[in-house]
Amino acid sequence: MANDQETTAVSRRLNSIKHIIIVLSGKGGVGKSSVSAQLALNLYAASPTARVGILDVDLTGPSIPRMLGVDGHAVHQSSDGWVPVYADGAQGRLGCMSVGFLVKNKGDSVVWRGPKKNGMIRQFLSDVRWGDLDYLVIDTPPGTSDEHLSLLEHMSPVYPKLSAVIVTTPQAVALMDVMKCLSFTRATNLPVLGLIENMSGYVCPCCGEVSNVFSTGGGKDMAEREGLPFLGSLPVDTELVTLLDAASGGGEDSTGGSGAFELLVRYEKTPSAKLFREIVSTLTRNLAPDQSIDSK
Ligand SMILES: Nc1ncnc2c1ncn2[C@@H]1O[C@H](COP(=O)(O)OP(=O)(O)OP(=O)(O)O)[C@@H](O)[C@H]1O
Ligand code: SF4
Repeated sequence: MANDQETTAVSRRLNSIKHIIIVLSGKGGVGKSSVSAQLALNLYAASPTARVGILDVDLTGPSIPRMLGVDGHAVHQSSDGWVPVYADGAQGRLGCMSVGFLVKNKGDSVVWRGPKKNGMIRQFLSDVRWGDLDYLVIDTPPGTSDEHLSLLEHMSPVYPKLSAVIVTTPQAVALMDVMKCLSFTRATNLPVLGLIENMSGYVCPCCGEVSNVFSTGGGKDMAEREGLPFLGSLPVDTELVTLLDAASGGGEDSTGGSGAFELLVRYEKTPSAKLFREIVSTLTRNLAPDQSIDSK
């Protein structure tokens, strides 16, 4: 249980954030981190004044710094806590914090037991100097584990600001795991903004046509059945993968890493970007003023 001092420290930090969106998935590898990164980029791009943060609490597999092109940057400790790493060219409007910045070598894995993970999450919530933010996007590990519980427990003072987005692929096995996410959100009274079906169909790299080579539409059907808003489908998009890899300086067409502005210009040209803009516009409509969407 969090003590009073910890609770006060978390509220002090998070009170200056308007909306906190937690990205969940029942299964690993469905694209939760790429959806989190795209969500942060789109919220940042949606208005010239929007201030956005992204917190990566996927402690054993942090991939957000790589996707935002800030991999390898160092986190500075100021007298008032950790300063987030700001994406180059984003004029301090797109900040990121991840355990990926704290491990010595890129590729080192973090092998921690529950209490240490819990302590790290609490520190992320109480010690990062986000300042005023419109949105904080939180990328979580797959499934619903100790990390999720400690996240919610520590954020209890700011619970009304929280909501979740669930990412799935259309396959039956992934959809079954969405039900576990829903049990979790219902048991913890976490409002669900909606479901995103990722890797639904395939964008042909030659002509841009979307073909439904795999099953598709399962996410939409499930959302309807469960009374959840369906936020949209994203196809398998090879341009997106190339872009997110290149952002870290690791892709074939890499220019040694790109800033947020360059990343955004290139992202805007991908087939995913247009679809994601629609997702963000539905999602932001659902956010205010009452976040209680999933009332089951
Ligand atoms: N729509 C998409 N089109 C093409 N590739 C995608 C798409 N979404 C995700 N990917 C790719 O699939 C891989 C897994 O994606 P990602 O890391 O976002 O998944 P995850 O659910 O966060 O995984 P983990 O379980 O490791 O947390 C990445 O290489 C990513 O670039
Ligand atoms: S989608 Fe169009 S370009 Fe792509 S393989 Fe089919 S016909 Fe060819």
